[in-house]
Amino acid sequence: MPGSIPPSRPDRPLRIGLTGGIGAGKSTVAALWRERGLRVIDLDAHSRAVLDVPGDGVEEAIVRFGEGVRNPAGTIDRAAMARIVFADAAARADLEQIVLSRVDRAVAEEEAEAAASGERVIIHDSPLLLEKHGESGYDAVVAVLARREDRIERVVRDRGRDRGYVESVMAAQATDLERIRRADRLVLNTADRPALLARSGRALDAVLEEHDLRT
Ligand SMILES: CC(C)(COP(=O)(O)OP(=O)(O)OC[C@H]1O[C@@H](n2cnc3c(N)ncnc32)[C@H](O)[C@@H]1O)[C@@H](O)C(=O)NCCC(=O)NCCS
Ligand SMILES: Nc1ncnc2c1ncn2[C@@H]1O[C@H](COP(=O)(O)OP(=O)(O)OP(=O)(O)O)[C@@H](O)[C@H]1O
Repeated sequence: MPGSIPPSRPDRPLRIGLTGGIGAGKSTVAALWRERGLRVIDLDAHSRAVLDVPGDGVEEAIVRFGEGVRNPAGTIDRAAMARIVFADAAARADLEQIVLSRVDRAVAEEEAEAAASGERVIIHDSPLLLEKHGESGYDAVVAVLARREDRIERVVRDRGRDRGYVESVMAAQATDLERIRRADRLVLNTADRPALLARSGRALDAVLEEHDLRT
């Protein structure tokens, strides 16, 4: 089933979910935690690999969405696809059906490899953790929150996308109230990068301490 993450068990490494809406700072926190030596699995990277590399995922998407979403390299034109799926929930569900089952398989493989190599803590950097996977598969969920206007401004500035694109993605994601309600810890990315480093470090320490682990 797309979007299913196996339950966390005592014989597995501690599984921490890191989530947040578009432009909130989740990937920045993931990079900081990786620098601390933790294994981070990037679900967005696995998702991109499905549509950016020629293969059966690309072909299935073309069958559903038509040749208009194929780019000259033979893979998927992400901007064209974004215009379709962030304006139409049924189309988005169809794309998720194609992409997320493959993402889940790749994540399970990466996690099994990490566990076999002795990792005691594994982070899932997962934008749709609350929307698709649910918090039950995690020992702890950490959500990164930032001001809506900062998020829009940063994505427009750093990724060359327009405000309409960012707002259409936001409308497809959980609200911050929902994140606050469901996450175990919050990281407020409401100041500069050094503050984000300190706050995300404290959140991680707290989760590890709660589970009797140190890095
Ligand atoms: C529609 C696509 C091609 C647009 O690509 P684009 O380069 O514009 O966006 P990118 O993938 O970098 O994501 C941008 C933002 O949108 C968010 N996002 C992506 N897919 C979704 C979705 N189905 N619902 C809500 N938000 C989404 C991401 O988390 C991120 O915050 C791409 O997002 C995609 O393939 N989405 C479907 C797969 C998916 O759900 N991936 C995310 C979870 S693993
Ligand atoms: N505190 C901050 N001050 C200034 N810029 C920041 C700060 N935090 C993050 N950024 C920048 O904002 C942009 C969005 O951050 P990031 O890529 O970490 O978000 P994200 O939550 O992973 O978003 P997405 O889900 O869309 O991938 C990046 O260009 C990042 O460098």
